[in-house]
Parts: sequence; C-alpha cells; structure tokens
Amino acid sequence: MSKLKIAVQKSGRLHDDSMKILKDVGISIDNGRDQLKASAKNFPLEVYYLRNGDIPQYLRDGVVDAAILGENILIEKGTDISIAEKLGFSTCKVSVAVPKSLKYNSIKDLEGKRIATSYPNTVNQYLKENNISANLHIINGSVEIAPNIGLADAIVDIVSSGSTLFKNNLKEVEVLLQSEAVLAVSPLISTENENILNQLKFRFQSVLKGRQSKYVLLNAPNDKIQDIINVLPGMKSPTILPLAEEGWSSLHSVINKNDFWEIIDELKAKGAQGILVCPIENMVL
Ligand SMILES: Nc1ncnc2c1ncn2[C@@H]1O[C@H](COP(=O)(O)OP(=O)(O)OP(=O)(O)O)[C@@H](O)[C@H]1O
Ligand SMILES: O=P(O)(O)OC[C@H]1O[C@H](OP(=O)(O)OP(=O)(O)O)[C@H](O)[C@@H]1O
Ligand SMILES: [Mg+2]
Repeated sequence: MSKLKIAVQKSGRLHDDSMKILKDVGISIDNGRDQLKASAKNFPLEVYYLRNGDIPQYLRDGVVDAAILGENILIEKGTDISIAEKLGFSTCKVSVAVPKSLKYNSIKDLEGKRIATSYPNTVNQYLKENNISANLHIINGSVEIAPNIGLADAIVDIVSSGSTLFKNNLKEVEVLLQSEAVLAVSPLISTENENILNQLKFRFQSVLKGRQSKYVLLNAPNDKIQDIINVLPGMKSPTILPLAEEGWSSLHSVINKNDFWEIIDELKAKGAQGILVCPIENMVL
C-alpha cells in the first residue's frame, strides 16, 4: 500500500508544533528524529525530517509529496508550489528594519543602501515592485547584527515579538509579508497519495477548527434564556436542556475562543450561572 511522504522541519521553530498537529490528528509516529525518516503506525504516512530551507526543492523534485514549512520559505524559494492548508502556528512577518537612530520616512530611503538578508528573492521582488535599487548582502543567520558591525544600513528578516530587533537597537519600518506554517504539496504527487493527503487535510481542518473554538455550557432561569442567546455571538441553534430544578435550563453552544472573554460579564449580567468553557479536540462541520 502506498504511503504519503511528508517533510517536517528536523529541528527549529516549526518542529514541535508540526509533530503536535500530527499527534492531535491521531497519527502516532514510530521513532525519533535522530533518524532521517520515520513511519506512522496507524496512518499511511512516512515523515522525513529535513531543513525548512531545503524543503521547497524536495517538493519540486517529488522526493516528498507534502510538507509542513514556513510560508515565507515558499515565497522565497517555492512560488511554484501550492499550499493545501494554512496551519495557524509559527506566525511571523518578514520586515525591513533600520537602526533606531536613523530618520526613516519612506521606502525611498532604501535607495542605494546596503541591505542584509537571508531572503534575497523576496527582497529583490519587493525592491523591484517599489522601483528601488539597493545592494544585498546575503547572510544565513544573525542578520540583525549586520547594521551594528557596519555590514549593512538595513536588514530584512523575520519579526515576531520584535525582541530581537529591540535588543539590536533596530526598528521595523516596512512589512514585506505575513507568514505562518503551511501544508504544501508537491506538483508531482500521485493520485493515490493525493487521496491520502486529502484525508490528512480533512483531519487537520477538523483539529484547526477545534483549536479556534470553545464549548460553552451555562445554567440560567428559563425567562433569561432568550437574552443570553442574543448575547452569544454567531449562535444559531443552541442546545437547551431542562435542569432538575423547576424553571431552569442548561444551555450548550460552540463559540469562537476569542469571543468568550469579551462577553462573559454580559452573560453574567443577563443571569447566566455555572459557566463552563471546555476545549474542543475536533470539529467536523
Ligand atoms: N521568531 C519566530 N516566531 C515565529 N515564527 C518564526 C520565528 N522565526 C522563524 N519562524 C518561522 O519558522 C520557520 C523556521 O524557522 P527556523 O529559524 O527554525 O528555521 P530556518 O532558519 O528556516 O532553518 P532550517 O532551514 O535550518 O530548518 C521560519 O521560516 C518562519 O516561518
Ligand atoms: O521578533 P522575535 O520574536 O525576536 O523573533 C525574530 C527572530 O526569530 C528568528 O530567529 P531564531 O530565534 O529562529 O534564530 P536563528 O536566527 O538562529 O534562526 C528570526 O530569524 C529573528 O531573528
Ligand atoms: Mg530562525
């Protein structure tokens, strides 16, 4: 029986969350990442542990059928490779930063400057779109140090919390792109493995929807139920069950996890009691 070959980052920012989503969709992987490759026990899947930056080439060559990698790497090295699903973790930006002391007004200030980056294609494309000519210094790591050691006037690199920029006395001045981890697909995938990929994608979607949602249970007097339904966002048809105590009901619903804290005071004010909020493992709509 055919197996889907999927690449995940061997070690680094994406590794743990990539393994976690595979685990959360019920796939158990046989051996550790000291091996180049591992098999799933209960799903037709082989996991290849590779470097994030090398994955676009492996996808292009059909060495692997699919991969979990940073969207920014696909933009840099794999614009011909398609994305099957955005996975919601490892969110970051690719941005231009300059020394804090520099007066920066607009992108025109980059004209003729030296820019250090690990993302030359992304930067060249951006400069071209904005009609700017600059000199790129391509370095593979610790890009943020370049202005401080006199190697460059500006940098283009990943920004997440901004603390690396802060530590290096730099400020973000332009955002080139937003990125997150994605499930990408090889253009050479076979029909048989595409079917397996679709099953995996379906499982990912149900876990991702579950991660975005919460299951809410609350008790309320029957005459308050309608007021409470009006407060809960996006609730079409909540489940309402009678409690043993006369005149009271229990209301169950699914809401977006970000909405709950905004409406909790209102729910209490409308008469809700004994409010429980539970995580959802999977959600199939
Ligand atoms: N600080 C960060 N916060 C959130 N996501 C990040 C951060 N840094 C990187 N990422 C995302 O994680 C991906 C992997 O980053 P990481 O630094 O682990 O690997 P890499 O430098 O691309 O290396 P390699 O090719 O060796 O695997 C990046 O492409 C980006 O999408
Ligand atoms: O805005 P922040 O939250 O500070 O994150 C940004 C930093 O994170 C990444 O580096 P990483 O820690 O992965 O180290 P690396 O350069 O060795 O890959 C990236 O290259 C930035 O340097
Ligand atoms: Mg890094």
